[in-house]
Amino acid sequence: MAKYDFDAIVIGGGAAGLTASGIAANFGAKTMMIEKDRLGGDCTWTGCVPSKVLLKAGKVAHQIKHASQFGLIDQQPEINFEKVIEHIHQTRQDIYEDADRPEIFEDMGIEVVKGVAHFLDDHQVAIQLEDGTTRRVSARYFIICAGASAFTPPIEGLNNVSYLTNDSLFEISDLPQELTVIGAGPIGTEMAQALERLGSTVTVIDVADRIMTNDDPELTGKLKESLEKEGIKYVLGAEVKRVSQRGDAIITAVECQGEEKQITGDQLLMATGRRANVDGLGLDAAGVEYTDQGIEVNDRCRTNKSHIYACGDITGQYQFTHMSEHMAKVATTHALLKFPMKIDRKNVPWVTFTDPELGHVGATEQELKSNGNSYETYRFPYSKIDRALTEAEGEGLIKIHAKKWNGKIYGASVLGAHAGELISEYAVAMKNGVTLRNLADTIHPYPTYSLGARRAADQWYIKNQSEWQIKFFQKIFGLRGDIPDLSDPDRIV
Ligand SMILES: Cc1cc2nc3c(=O)[nH]c(=O)nc-3n(C[C@H](O)[C@H](O)[C@H](O)COP(=O)(O)OP(=O)(O)OC[C@H]3O[C@@H](n4cnc5c(N)ncnc54)[C@H](O)[C@@H]3O)c2cc1C
Ligand SMILES: NC(=O)c1ccc[n+]([C@@H]2O[C@H](COP(=O)([O-])OP(=O)(O)OC[C@H]3O[C@@H](n4cnc5c(N)ncnc54)[C@H](O)[C@@H]3O)[C@@H](O)[C@H]2O)c1
Repeated sequence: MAKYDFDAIVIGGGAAGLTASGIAANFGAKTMMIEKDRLGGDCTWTGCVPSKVLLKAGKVAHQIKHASQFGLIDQQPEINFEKVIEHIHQTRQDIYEDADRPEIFEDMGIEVVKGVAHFLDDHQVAIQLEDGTTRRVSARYFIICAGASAFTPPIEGLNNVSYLTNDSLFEISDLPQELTVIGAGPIGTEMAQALERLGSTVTVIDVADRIMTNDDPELTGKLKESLEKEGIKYVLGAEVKRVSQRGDAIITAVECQGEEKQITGDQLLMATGRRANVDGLGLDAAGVEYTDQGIEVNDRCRTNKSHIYACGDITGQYQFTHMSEHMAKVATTHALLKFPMKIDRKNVPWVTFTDPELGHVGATEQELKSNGNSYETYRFPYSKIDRALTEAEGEGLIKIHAKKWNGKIYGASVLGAHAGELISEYAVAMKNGVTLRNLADTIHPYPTYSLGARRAADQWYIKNQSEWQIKFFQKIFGLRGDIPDLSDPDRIV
C-alpha cells in the first residue's frame, strides 16, 4: 500500500495552483487541488481580468470623447456603470468557464476539492469541507499556492469608514463621483485611469514622491504627466494622517511638505500593496518557515521542508500571474522529476496596462548602476514609429540598456501603445542571448509597433559609428560623400 494518499497536494487554485496541478497530473502524479473559494483565484475574479476589462471600458469612453483625432466627431459617452460591471462579471465568467472550471482539471485526473486546507503535520492536511465535515489527506509533496490579499496599513480612522479594495471594487454598482486612491502602484494607477475615463474625479495619494516606483523613473514621469493631462490629481510624498467619514464624504487628511491637506471623496480605494495569506495554513504544524512577507523559498521554490514547495503571491516575491505560473512550473518540475529548474530572476517582465502601457523586462538602470555594469542606453521614440502615428499613438519611448561592444541586452522599458506585446520581444531576446545587433538584422514587417523595436536596435549600430570608421570605409571602397554629423549622442537615425 502507498505510504501517502497522493503524490502531490496543491493548496490554492489560482494561477499558481492551477498551473502546478495541471503540470503534476501531466507528469503522471496522483494529484489533489484544494481551493476554498472559486478556481481562478485573484487573477480571474479580483485582479488581472476585471481590472483589464474596466481599463478597456475606460479606453473606449476616452476614444469616443476624443474621436475627432481620427476625423470623427467627439461625443460625450453615455456611461451605464451597472452595465460596465455586468460586462466585467460576464468576461470573468467566460474566462472561468473556458480555463478554470473544476471539470477541466478533473478531466486531467486531478481530484479537485472545495474546502479550506491546513497542515496537521508536514505530510498531512485537514480540509474543512463546505458541509462542515473535515477530511484528512496525506501527500508525498505539497505545493502551497495560497496567494495574497489586499494589505491596508494602520491609518487612524480607516476601520471606521467603508473603503474599497480590489476585492470589492468590481462589485460596486455606482460609479464613484469623487474617488480618492491611496497608493500609486500598479493597482492605484490602472484603476485611477479606468475610473477617471468613465467619469470619476480622481485624486491619488502616495507616500512615495513618484508613481510606480519599481519602473523606470523617466517613463513613469512621462506616464504621470499624461495621466495628469487627462485630469487625475496626484498628492505625492504625502503621509496619510487619518481618514474620517462626514455624511457621505470620506475625508483623507495628509501631511505633504510640512502642510496638512484634506482630500474629500465619496469613495476611497486602498491600493497599498498585498500581503501573503500565511495565516490559517498551519505552517507551524508543518514546520515551514515564513515571515509576514510570505513563505520563504529558494530558487527552486522549495521551502525549508524539502518536500514542501510554495509558488506565486504566497512567497511575497513577484506578484504577477506569469510569475506564479513560472514558479509553479519550477516547483512541480523540481519536486516530481528532480529536474534542476530554477526561477529565472534575470528576465522577469511586467506590464502596467494604463494607456499608454508601461512594460519592463530585466535589469533596471538603477540595478545596473549599483552592480557597476558598463552599459549604454538606446532610445527610440514612438513619434518615429509610423504605425503609432497612423493610430494617433505617437506618445511613448523605448529604452534599452545593453552592452556597447556586442549589443547584449540587460533590460528594456517601453512606454507606449502595445508596450505589453513589445516587451515580450525583449524577453525572448534576453532569454536566448539575442543581441541588439541580431534584432537590428531581423526583418520586421512594416508598419508595426515591433518595427519600432528593430529601429530601436538600429540605434546600436548608429551609436557604434565613428568618424574614423567612415573615413576608413571611404578610403577602402572609394566613397566620396560627407562625413555625417556624429556630434549629438542622442541623434536618432
Ligand atoms: C487589481 C489587480 C490587478 C492585477 N493585474 C495583474 C496583471 O495585469 N498582470 C499580472 O501578471 N498580475 C496582475 N495581478 C497580480 C495577479 O493577480 C497575482 O499575482 C496572481 O493572481 C497570483 O496568483 P496565485 O495563484 O499566487 O494566488 P491567488 O490567485 O490569490 O490564488 C490563491 C488561491 O488560494 C486559495 N486559498 C488560500 N488559502 C487557502 C486554503 N487555506 N485552503 C484552500 N485554498 C486556499 C484562495 O482562495 C485563492 O483562490 C493583479 C492583481 C490585482 C489585485
Ligand atoms: N499590471 C500588472 O501586472 C499588475 C496590476 C496590478 C497589480 N499588480 C500586482 O499587484 C501588486 C500589488 O499592487 P499595489 O499597487 O497594491 O501595490 P504596490 O506595493 O506596488 O504599490 C503600493 C503603493 O502604495 C503606497 N503606499 C503604501 N502604504 C501607503 C500609505 N500608508 N500611504 C500612502 N501610500 C502608501 C506605496 O508607496 C506604493 O507606491 C503589485 O506588486 C503587482 O505585482 C500587477
